[in-house]
Formats: sequence, C-alpha cells, structure tokens
Amino acid sequence: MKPILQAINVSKHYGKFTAVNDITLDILPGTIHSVIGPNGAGKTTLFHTLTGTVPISAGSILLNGEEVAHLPAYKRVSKGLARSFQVTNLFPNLSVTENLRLAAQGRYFAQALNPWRRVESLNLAGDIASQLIEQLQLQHFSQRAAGELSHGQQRRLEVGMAMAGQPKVIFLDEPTSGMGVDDIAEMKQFIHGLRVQYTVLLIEHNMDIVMDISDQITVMQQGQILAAGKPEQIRNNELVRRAYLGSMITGGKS
Ligand SMILES: Nc1ncnc2c1ncn2[C@@H]1O[C@H](COP(=O)(O)OP(=O)(O)OP(=O)(O)O)[C@@H](O)[C@H]1O
Repeated sequence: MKPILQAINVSKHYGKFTAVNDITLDILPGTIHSVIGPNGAGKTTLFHTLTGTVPISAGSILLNGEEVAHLPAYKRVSKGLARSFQVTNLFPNLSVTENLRLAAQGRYFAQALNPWRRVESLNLAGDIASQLIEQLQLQHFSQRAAGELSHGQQRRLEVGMAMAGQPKVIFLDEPTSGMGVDDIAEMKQFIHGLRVQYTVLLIEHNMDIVMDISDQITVMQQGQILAAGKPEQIRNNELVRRAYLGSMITGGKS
C-alpha cells in the first residue's frame, strides 16, 4: 500500500534548538497513526510541520507523492489535510450547525470569501453540516450555541469542524484532553470509526486509547523517533519500556 503522507528527513530548528530532528515517517491511508512521547518530545511541532503551521528547516513532505513542504497551511487544506480546531476556535455564539457550515465553506476558499457565490455552494455546506451532526451524534444540539455544549461535545464538534472540509487526512492533537471518563470512551469509539473514511494522525497521552485503536504508533523522544510499530510491538519494545513508557503501558507492572 502506498503512503498517503510521507515525511522524509524532516527537521525543525528554533534557533539553536532542534524540536524535530530528521524524522522520516510513512502514513498509510485508512489507518490511525498515533504519535506518542513525553512532554516536549516534538509531537505537536511535527504536526505543525506536516500541516504547514510552521515551515520546516529541512526535509520533504509528500502528500500522495506530491511535495507540499513549501505550501502554506491553507493550500495543504485544499489538498486534503485537516487539523482539528481547538475548542477556543469554535464560534461560541453560533449554533452547532452554523459552526459546521462555516467550516464546510472554508474548504472552498474562494467561495467562502465571495459574496456572489451561488446558493448551491451554501446548500452543499448545509448538507455536509447536517450529515456531520448525525455522525457526531449532536442531533439534539444542532441549534444550540457551541459555547453551551459540554466540554466533551465541544471536543467532538471540534473534530467535526475538521471533517467538514472533507479532508483525506485528519490531525488530532490530544482530542480527549480535559475530558471525563464517559466522554473519553465515546471519543475513543468516535475516533476509531473515523478510519473508515479518513486517515487519522493522533497525538494522545491516554495509552488505553492509543493501544486499542492505533494501527501504527510512532514514539518520539527529544525530537527523534525512538521506535515505530504496531501497538503490540511498541508495548513489548524494551527501549520504549525502559525509556519511559513501561509504567504507562503496563500500569506499573513493567
Ligand atoms: N515556537 C517555538 N519556539 C521555540 N521552541 C519551541 C517552539 N515551539 C515548541 N518549542 C519547543 O520544542 C520542543 C517540542 O515541543 P512540542 O510542543 O512539539 O512537544 P510535544 O511533544 O508536543 O509536547 P506536549 O506533549 O507537552 O504537547 C519543546 O521543548 C518546546 O519548548
């Protein structure tokens, strides 16, 4: 199977500090690929480089074989990369439907800015929003202001905003952070279901989720890849266990 997204020798320097150091990574389509590692390992910076939020210092990024490293974030979005919005980026006074419709319009950048756009394009965005509301199981809240939703619902809506652009690859950075147990279980199922339609890159500190739903895991440490493999391989990797994950993965029985 050909990778949908590839990072080849990607590095990101901040002055003399190297946050991402020579990372090479293949992301296969229709998979959930998790990136784990301790705080400061460079996971978010790696996401930033892949989505175009920050420019890389060296290397190459291929989306379906096409070089995108030089493209700004919005152009990568139009080619199929989507990053989940943060809760703070929801429009709290707009309804759930309106948030999703805006996100759907955002994919078609020119249309979104054109006041003379054809009404069908709005309908298309409206259709996408209605479909997503069901997928997100927010039917009962469609007209509710986003700011009034529970934290768990807001985080689901946030992922929905990324889905609204009909991307190929979705980047989720700690989608369960700040959630209670029930919301976490729901979110885990929800993310697991995403791989039917999308390729998912996931940063997640909750090891139960990572081990249960990932097809592939990349472990980062100090900007580099420490290990990569399937959950079982990572769980049993001596290097990973010794480095820091032993107790997290085995519940202290390392
Ligand atoms: N804009 C920046 N300027 C300088 N250093 C930065 C910048 N952004 C990130 N860093 C540094 O790069 C390193 C990696 O940070 P990053 O946020 O990618 O780690 P992370 O693995 O996502 O951590 P966490 O799990 O805590 O989110 C950290 O030491 C951080 O301080």
